[in-house]
Amino acid sequence: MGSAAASPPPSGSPLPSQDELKRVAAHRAVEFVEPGMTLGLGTGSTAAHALDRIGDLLRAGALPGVAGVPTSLKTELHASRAGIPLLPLGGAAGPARIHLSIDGADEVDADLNLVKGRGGSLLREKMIEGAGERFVVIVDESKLVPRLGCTGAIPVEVVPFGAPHTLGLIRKVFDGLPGFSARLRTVKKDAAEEMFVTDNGNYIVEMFFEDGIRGDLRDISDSLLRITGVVEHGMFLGMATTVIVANRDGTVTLLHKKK
Ligand SMILES: O=C[C@H](O)[C@H](O)[C@H](O)COP(=O)(O)O
Repeated sequence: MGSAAASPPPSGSPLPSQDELKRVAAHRAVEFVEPGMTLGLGTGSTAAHALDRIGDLLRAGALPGVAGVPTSLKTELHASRAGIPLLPLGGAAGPARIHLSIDGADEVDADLNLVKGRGGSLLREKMIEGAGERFVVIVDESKLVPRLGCTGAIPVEVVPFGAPHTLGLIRKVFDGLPGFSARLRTVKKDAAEEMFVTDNGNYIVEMFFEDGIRGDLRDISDSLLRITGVVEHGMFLGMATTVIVANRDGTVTLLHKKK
């Protein structure tokens, strides 16, 4: 990957909070937005800063003709409150092109492969970001990892019908991989545990790899997608064109996909 770093803030200034870093990365990404563009609108706490910034610029008249395709119901609500005109993906009302998508990530490796979807939005994100011409990822430094799966689960969206059976198939396929385990994601509601349900009405299987994935990511992706009952997974391989990293020292680094 290629990279470019901005200069640090004056010495003596206090270190920015993680949320401030997310905002810095998001605002830098919005600098790529031009009038008339259709955007893929990401989901999560980092992407939320981009939505607010785009909304502010639209209201100020600085981004005429900009519209967005939201990657989740949450983003749809946030973006419409921010005044961003929304479009569906495809169909007569959908845009002819998605020029640029901006979204956060849970992990980014040295080849700009990502883990996304720990918030549960991976399917719509992958559909929209995969359909776009450029995909700019916005993260704070804590998201950079030596191997995918180092800091948490690889989420896998599965159909609810027979979900325990699909979980069993996933376990069978990956049992040989070092430190592997898997479970269905649940959420606490009142005193009870319930299945986590995505915007698409599906469940999530969480795959864990102690110390991250040491196998071939493409092979793992192909094996997962061959399992009947699996809809999509949260490894976004080779999709990011640029990753904007807000560093703890206040600098910003741009990492570009190798041509
Ligand atoms: O499902 C959630 C999305 O993939 C998010 O983009 C990802 O989880 C990163 O979220 P955040 O910016 O809140 O860390």
